[in-house]
Amino acid sequence: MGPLRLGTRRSKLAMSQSGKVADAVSQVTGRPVELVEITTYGDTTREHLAQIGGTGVFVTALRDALLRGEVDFAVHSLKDLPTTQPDDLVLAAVPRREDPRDALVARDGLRFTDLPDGARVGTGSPRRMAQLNAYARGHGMRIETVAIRGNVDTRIGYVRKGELDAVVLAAAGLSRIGRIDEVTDFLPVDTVLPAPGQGALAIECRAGHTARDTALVAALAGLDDPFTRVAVTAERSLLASLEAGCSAPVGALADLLADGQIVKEMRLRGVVGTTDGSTLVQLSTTGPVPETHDQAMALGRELAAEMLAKGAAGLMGERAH
Ligand SMILES: NCc1[nH]cc(CCC(=O)O)c1CC(=O)O
Repeated sequence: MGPLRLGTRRSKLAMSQSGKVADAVSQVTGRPVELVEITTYGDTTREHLAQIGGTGVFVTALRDALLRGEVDFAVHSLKDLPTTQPDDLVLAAVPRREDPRDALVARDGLRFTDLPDGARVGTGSPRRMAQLNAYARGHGMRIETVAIRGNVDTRIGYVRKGELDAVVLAAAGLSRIGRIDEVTDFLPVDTVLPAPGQGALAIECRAGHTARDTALVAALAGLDDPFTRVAVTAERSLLASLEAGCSAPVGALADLLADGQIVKEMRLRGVVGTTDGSTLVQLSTTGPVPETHDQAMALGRELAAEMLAKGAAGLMGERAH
């Protein structure tokens, strides 16, 4: 048997997370892993992600390579993964999630609440814009959110060149490419709820039509973190039930409420809002930790129904398809 082939995007972030997963997969399978670089539409288009709909732009080419048998598995940032799962593919593992928070990289070491009047804050994400603007409105701050995109180097470059006062990025992404030291403020999730699945990875492979595929799915299960899996399942169920894509202004986070060492319950929080921050629908539900996929899905659906009853649908504007 030759090496396992891991399909990956070429970006620094993708190469770094694929490299780490490759090492872990080598360990659990005892086989060498070879990286196969694949270019996706999201890597080549210059359009804003909110305009192209977001859903799947980084993922489709990797999935096609899997289905054609050119690679054996792929690693995705879970938050980039559409909520619909193709029949012939399976999420074989969701490893333990890293820090799910968004982080600020600002000039002069500034924290978010210390940004000066009129500060220009770059982000391409309607979810971040909605929540940053809502916080500013509620706290007598005046900021201007500026739509940007590009890879992490490009985004931080806007601050280093003095074009923006700050940019907001996922802490996990900065950590994976070795730039976590440049963060000047970790945004509390009470201020900015992260994207569903943020900070988590997904390892996807063919759904086991051959003995080799089945063996790989079974081996990769060793890298799955059951709590992360349940949490992101609830978060993504909320997103799907709101009929929103990854470019919609939807935040969601599931976490455990513990009493000392004893895990008591799981809390799921969700938010949706207008990008100007004038309206936010933010709700939370707490219940027993889901024990099955279906229970986690139900939790997300229930919270989505409550958010829709409070007018969430009207806040999402253009729906991603
Ligand atoms: N949309 C791009 C993207 N997809 C995953 C991450 C970061 C890593 C993660 O959230 O797991 C990023 C960059 C960012 O949002 O700053």
